[in-house]
Amino acid sequence: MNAEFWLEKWARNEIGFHAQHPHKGLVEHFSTICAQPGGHVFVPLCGKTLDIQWLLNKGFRVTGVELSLLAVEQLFAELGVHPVISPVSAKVVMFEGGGLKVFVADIFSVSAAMLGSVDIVYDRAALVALPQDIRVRYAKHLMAITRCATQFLICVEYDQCRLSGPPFAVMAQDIADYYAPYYEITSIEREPVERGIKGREPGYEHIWLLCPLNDRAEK
Ligand SMILES: C[S@@+](CC[C@H](N)C(=O)[O-])C[C@H]1O[C@@H](n2cnc3c(N)ncnc32)[C@H](O)[C@@H]1O
Repeated sequence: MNAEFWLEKWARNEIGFHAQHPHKGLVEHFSTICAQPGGHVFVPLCGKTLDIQWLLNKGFRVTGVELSLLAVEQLFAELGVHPVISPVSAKVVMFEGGGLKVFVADIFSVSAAMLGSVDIVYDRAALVALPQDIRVRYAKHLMAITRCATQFLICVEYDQCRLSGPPFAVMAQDIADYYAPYYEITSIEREPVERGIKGREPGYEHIWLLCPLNDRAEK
């Protein structure tokens, strides 16, 4: 999945991953687990998810990263916020307004210094959007730029042999491979996906909480 793949998806409005309501797991569990009003939530690969609006309404500060300029323009328009737009580096432009910052960039061009201190990562449809080889790199980069912040992670599980991603199946063992040396990993909820993955293949949505094992440090 290269950048072109995603930019074309947005250009053609083929955004089946975009939900019309905030994620049920976010609404049910996030405030209990992450009860830190005013805390800073990082949403990698954010698209224009309504989860951001929900987080802002709950009083969190939110920073997202998204490749597609179109997605970010739509996100701010749908929030009714006129962003201030400023270049951050040769490869990163920042949209800012209404308690929300979004870097229009490849996540691998975003640094810890750009993000500042992060309290919690909300990863829905980000890790699972990436193929296996990039996932390993993404997991390491995410830990580095958030200094191993706690993660609220939503993955999908299904038989990868029967369907190609995205979304890719990310199983419990994969999460252990990426994160177990650095986090205590707790399963919060695992539920069958209504109508199946891509409307065809039976699968589960699995919500995980990742709490850093040691003092947070760059990986
Ligand atoms: C499956 S969508 C999920 C969007 C959002 N998290 C949601 O729940 O609706 C993945 C998003 O990640 C963006 N994306 C893919 N690769 C990226 C990268 N390397 N850096 C930043 N954004 C990326 C895509 O443009 C797309 O909007």
